[in-house]
Amino acid sequence: ASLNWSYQGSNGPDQWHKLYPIANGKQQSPIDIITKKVKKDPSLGHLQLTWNLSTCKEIVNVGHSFHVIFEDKDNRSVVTGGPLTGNYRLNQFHFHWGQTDDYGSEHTVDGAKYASELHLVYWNSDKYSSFAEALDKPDGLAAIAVFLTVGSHNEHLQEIVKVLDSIKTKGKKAPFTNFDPSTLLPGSLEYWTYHGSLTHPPLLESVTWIILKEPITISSEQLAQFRNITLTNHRLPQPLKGRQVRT
Ligand SMILES: CN(C)c1nnc([C@H](N)S(N)(=O)=O)s1
Ligand SMILES: [Zn+2]
Repeated sequence: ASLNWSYQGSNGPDQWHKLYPIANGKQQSPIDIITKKVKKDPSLGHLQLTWNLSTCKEIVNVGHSFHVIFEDKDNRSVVTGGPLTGNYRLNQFHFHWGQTDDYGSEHTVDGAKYASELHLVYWNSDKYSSFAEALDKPDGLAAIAVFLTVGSHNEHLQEIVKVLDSIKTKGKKAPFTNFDPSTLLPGSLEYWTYHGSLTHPPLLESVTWIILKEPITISSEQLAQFRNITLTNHRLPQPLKGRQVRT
């Protein structure tokens, strides 16, 4: 079935509320992070990330983006610590970008837009038995966001860019094994965290967002390759509605 929503035209983000009323909810994502309003919370610990390269399986063109899919039948690639209680298992990662290099991230920082944003999507495997079960629970999902700033060629990202030509049409998938997602993380795991939602339909308010402060780089040429999948796929920042961002 064709998607009933898109990022441009008559089914674009401003229309999503018609089919998904939660689009106007109280805990929507992304948001603009106003750094002077962020609250230091000493009870927040460090992020603890574990990776097992055997969990990386394939890369899929989902129409509005591409997803790198992980086998999540056990706790081999997980995140714990930080704002989280218990273990969250890696399900997939993907990116968001815009039509030009001037914008494309979903979260912004003091109004500043990055060129792109990586999302690693995890689910609470201590409490739920599958991603699908966790999808609509307030403590169901966690997402680590990494900003991408335009600069030098990123050799690790090139591993992904070079297979995009083999999944040019929606629904196409290609094997993508032994990739190490930790190569896409910056040197520092310092983060901001808040409670929000999936950033496209079904827009469920089930995500503990963990946004790394330090960006990684992507070259303009690599970003242009993302646009061969789709021109743009980022939602604009949503009202904070009284939420507190912590660090
Ligand atoms: C159901 N899944 C896997 C997702 N639903 N929305 C997703 C968005 N891309 S995000 N940005 O992770 O909320 S990912
Ligand atoms: Zn995303």
